[in-house]
Amino acid sequence: MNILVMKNKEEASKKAFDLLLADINNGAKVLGLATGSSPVGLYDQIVSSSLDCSQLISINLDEYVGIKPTNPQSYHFFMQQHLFSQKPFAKSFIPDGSNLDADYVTTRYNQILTAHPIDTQILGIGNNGHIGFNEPGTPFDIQTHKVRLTSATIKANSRFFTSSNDVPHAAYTMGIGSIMKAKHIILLAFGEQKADAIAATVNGKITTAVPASVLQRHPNVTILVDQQAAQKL
Ligand SMILES: N[C@@H]1[C@@H](O)[C@H](O)[C@@H](COP(=O)(O)O)O[C@@H]1O
Repeated sequence: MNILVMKNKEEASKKAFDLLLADINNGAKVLGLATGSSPVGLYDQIVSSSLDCSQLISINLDEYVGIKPTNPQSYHFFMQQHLFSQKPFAKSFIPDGSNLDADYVTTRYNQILTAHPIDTQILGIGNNGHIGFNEPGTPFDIQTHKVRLTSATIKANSRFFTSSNDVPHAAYTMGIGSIMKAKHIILLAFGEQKADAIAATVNGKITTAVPASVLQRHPNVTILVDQQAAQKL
């Protein structure tokens, strides 16, 4: 694991952009993308750059179940707003949260991942160490699946909704096994509320209780944190 403690979120986002650009210049074509507040600075960097995304493919980590792509809280809407409306990709995949047929959605997404192996995966991390929506206890080898969100995650994500009652209770997510297949993983974490999860990810034992700890087994991971998220390292 390559841990880079940056001065602040902006510096970390610039560094993430440089690393991503280096991967693209080295032939990366398929980007695994994340939602949440952590990658927003990176998407801003992409939008304000001259990078042409029209030959790239993007595959998002996850989506809430039971909300339409037009819902402003959906990850479809988020990606459109922060990146795709300004930098269209050749193809962009996000799990179809409006389809309640979990077998169909997850099987289809696994086929997409097999057809387009991810070169560089962008990740955030939940306060409880989740990656994508792989909550504590999720087996490390799982592929795309439907999850029930923990009350901690519903509470954490309620900041994007009018109230926690509006947060969906389930999501489709790429599995930990799918994430681990990416050639390079760039994880972004900012703020002191991420300090415990980052310490457990980097220095803790590898355990399903902290899903991100599995990244210790990956040969090419870059973790970009600000001083606050790094304070327990
Ligand atoms: N499914 C997403 C994760 O992919 C993300 O990493 C996490 C952290 O979000 P934030 O970056 O806003 O702290 O939130 C959600 O649960």
